[in-house]
Amino acid sequence: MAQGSRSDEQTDPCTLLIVNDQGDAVEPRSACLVVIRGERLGERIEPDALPAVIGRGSDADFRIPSPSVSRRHCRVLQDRGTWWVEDLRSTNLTLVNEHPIDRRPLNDGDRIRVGDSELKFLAAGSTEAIYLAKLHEHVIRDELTGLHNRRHLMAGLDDELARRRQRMDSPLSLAILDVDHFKAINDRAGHLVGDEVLRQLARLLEGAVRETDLLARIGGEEFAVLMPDSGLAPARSICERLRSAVERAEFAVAAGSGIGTVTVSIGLAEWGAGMNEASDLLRAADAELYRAKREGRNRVYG
Ligand SMILES: Nc1nc2c(ncn2[C@@H]2O[C@H](COP(=O)(O)OP(=O)(O)OP(=O)(O)O)[C@@H](O)[C@H]2O)c(=O)[nH]1
Repeated sequence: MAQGSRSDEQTDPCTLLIVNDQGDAVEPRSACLVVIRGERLGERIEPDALPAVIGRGSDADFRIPSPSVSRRHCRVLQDRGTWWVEDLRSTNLTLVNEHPIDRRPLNDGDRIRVGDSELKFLAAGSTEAIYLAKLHEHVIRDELTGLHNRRHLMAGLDDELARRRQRMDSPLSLAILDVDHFKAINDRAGHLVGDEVLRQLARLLEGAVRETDLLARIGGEEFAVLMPDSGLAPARSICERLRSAVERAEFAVAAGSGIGTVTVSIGLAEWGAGMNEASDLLRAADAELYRAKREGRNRVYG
């Protein structure tokens, strides 16, 4: 091919590719809506989620849990390549660039106001979309391990619970893992070695959970795994596999650190009767973790 000519397969050499700490591309490949104000700041609605009803109700596809937002506030859809927004008779109206609308096509930079939240429409490859994607990665990641953080876990849990309120038949389990006697590791080997243990533990857990599970570091030496579509029995075998993998792992830390065998205690709970909100599930898993600690550590309870 002559120099300077292009084929359809060639990518634009000027395309800016942004990657996160794990090397995954976070560049949005197509147009999207990004929350720029209010609840769920930084989150986005992508074309594969369309059509999407935005609202406060549990049957909304993109939930904004604010009293200023109607249960089914507006809908975003795509029609022959164009994005549209239409109001669904919301109490506080849907505004685009501060003007109330019934139905309207979206152009790059348009701002949709839904109650006290605001979403911005960004065309494919816009510099702002790339910048916001990178920023959002920072907001949902734990700096030390690169895993998702507590904030992202809670958002994921809220989404899962919203889905379950519509179809109650699908199980959901949550495990909380806590490193045993981690203070002793820090005291004996130093804080930097402690940090390295947490990083290596994160990689180990990452390799051991399923792709559909949501793994997060939710505290100092505390991790969580959200397991959609898993009841207690399958979740328990996954946790047992994690516990045993940690116990058998050799952590590569400075010679002479003397950290010995690292173990984790795991508390597990399934979403069920008597639970109304995310904190109920967390509390149940935490109670099982406490029991696992009290009864000897390096075990799975729940
Ligand atoms: N190196 C390191 N240490 C941390 C980090 N976050 C919390 N810690 C330490 O983790 C330790 C947790 O100690 P404890 O809560 O007493 O629990 P533990 O020693 O693990 O004992 P059990 O949980 O009862 O088995 C504390 O010493 C914290 O300072 C971190 O990011 N890096």
